[in-house]
Amino acid sequence: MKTEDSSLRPQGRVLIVTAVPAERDAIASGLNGCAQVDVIAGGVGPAFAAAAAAKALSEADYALVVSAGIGGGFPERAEVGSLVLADHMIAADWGAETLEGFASVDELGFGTASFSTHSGLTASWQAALQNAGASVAVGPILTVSTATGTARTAALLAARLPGAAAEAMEGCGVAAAAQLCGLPVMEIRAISNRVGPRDRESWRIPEALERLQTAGKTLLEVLQ
Ligand SMILES: O=C(O)c1cccc(C(=O)CC[C@H]2O[C@@H](n3cnc4c(=O)[nH]cnc43)[C@H](O)[C@@H]2O)c1
Repeated sequence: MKTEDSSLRPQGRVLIVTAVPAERDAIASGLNGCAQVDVIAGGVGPAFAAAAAAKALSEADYALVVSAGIGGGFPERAEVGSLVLADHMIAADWGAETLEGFASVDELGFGTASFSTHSGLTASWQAALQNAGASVAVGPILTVSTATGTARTAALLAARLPGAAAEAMEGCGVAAAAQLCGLPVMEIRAISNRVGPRDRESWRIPEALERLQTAGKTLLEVLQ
């Protein structure tokens, strides 16, 4: 596997994988037609995200892979309307329940449920977002196959994975595809809702999509 480089190769292409077309279009509008970046909507959940990323990576040469979209923010860590960049992407439900509690695939010896992100580019992107006036945190982003819908599950996740900033449903699928291709990975989430009791009516999707547009605009600055 390639080791992390603190900067992108000048000609390196970037693949961004979102779940749905609305997220793809928001990021793409910020990127303003930048030929260095391809944005695809791969579907909802880690399986479709991994399959879509693997297909795209088999069709062209890329230097970096990014999982992007809206997400839930953990209270006190990421407020609705803010952005979160991942320092780690953690598959919160890849493992087994045991009588003593949850055991991750790492603990079971079946691989890994935690992926490190490109630290240099994450720091540069955070700085560019802050310069653009966005509120942005850096921390672990969880990938779940079932979106959290109760305060109990939110509390269990926060206790098991201290510092978790956000959750979404695709990141680790994209990270697995990137890892198999030896490529660095990143994740960014625009927070549309709190992780906790499900209240779909309260999700601030248009605001989150606006933040994703800012994410696209500032990525352009980072790449140039
Ligand atoms: O209805 C719309 O207009 C619309 C526009 C953009 C995105 C959506 C989605 O529903 C995307 C589903 C996507 O959202 C992520 N997500 C958001 N909040 C959470 C959460 O609290 N827990 C887990 N995932 C969340 C997730 O990655 C889904 O793929 C609708």
